[in-house]
Amino acid sequence: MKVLHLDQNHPALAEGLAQLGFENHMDYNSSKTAIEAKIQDYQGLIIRSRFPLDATFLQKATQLKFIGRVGAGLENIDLSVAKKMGITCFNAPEGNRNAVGEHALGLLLSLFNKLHTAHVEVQSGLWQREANRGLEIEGKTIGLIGYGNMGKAFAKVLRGFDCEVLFYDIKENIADENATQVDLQTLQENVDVLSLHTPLTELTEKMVNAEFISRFKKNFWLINTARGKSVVTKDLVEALKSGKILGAGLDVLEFEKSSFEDFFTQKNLPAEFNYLTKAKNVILTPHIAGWTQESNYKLAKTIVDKVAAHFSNEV
Ligand SMILES: O=C(O)[C@H](O)COP(=O)(O)O
Repeated sequence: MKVLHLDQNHPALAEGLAQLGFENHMDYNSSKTAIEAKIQDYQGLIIRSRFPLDATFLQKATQLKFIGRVGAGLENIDLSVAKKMGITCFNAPEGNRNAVGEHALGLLLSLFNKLHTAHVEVQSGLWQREANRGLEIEGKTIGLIGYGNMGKAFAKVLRGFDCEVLFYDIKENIADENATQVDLQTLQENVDVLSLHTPLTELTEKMVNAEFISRFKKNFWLINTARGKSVVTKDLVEALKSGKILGAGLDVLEFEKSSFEDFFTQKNLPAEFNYLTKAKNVILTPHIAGWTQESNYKLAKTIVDKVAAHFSNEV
């Protein structure tokens, strides 16, 4: 079987597929249209998030048997069309969940301890101690929305901080030693910190909007390492201005445009973005929560293992 790789990944991915008997072909640069023109020749496709695999694209992939999405989010693949065409889709949240959990913790620690601003102040000769008095995680209530791979990984790294971790998930009865499942209202009425760990779906798109924010009893901190489109940025900015949201650590932005086609460029950004880049209680990172040296390998290995399990004896 011939596999086309659309994004560069850890070499263990191509090596692992080769060992399973697949023939690897790399094309990291051709346009979507150019890939569409040749996709009918391939039985396997490896993609991160370079462009969406929509119905038009998939309908041309007449021989495709599998898609390996080297990452967690599957919103760039039209899964219902893939299913109808008998294409199996593998993602690999097991490969970058730990990275995301640690990054979420990093954002929270930085926000609470003002690391991002204190560092810049000291670099510029300012030695401000009282202004940089921090907060501790101990004793706080952290609320996670979404308790899959990423939410669980964040709860795991929060062990040892003596904080309470609550989570809300549409799936019921999830038992886990690191956190307590609650309904959304209970979460909104109790947390000091809200961290998002949901995929982008109809339910989660624009989930954090003015109405949602108003239901929180306390002023709270927001961490988003999930999807930018789950937060309405102008409502977030209003809440930051009013103090309802005390600060935000954002690895993902609503303005990553399609996220998958033309990564955001400054000239296309709406005005709210300027507020986020200047506010001292906001930390922005460029969608790197899942990008560690280690996750690069683990993502590759996860995809190889899933492909191997699926095709054992078939290749
Ligand atoms: O879904 C994921 O795993 C992360 O958002 C990273 O996705 P990427 O392939 O765009 O880096």
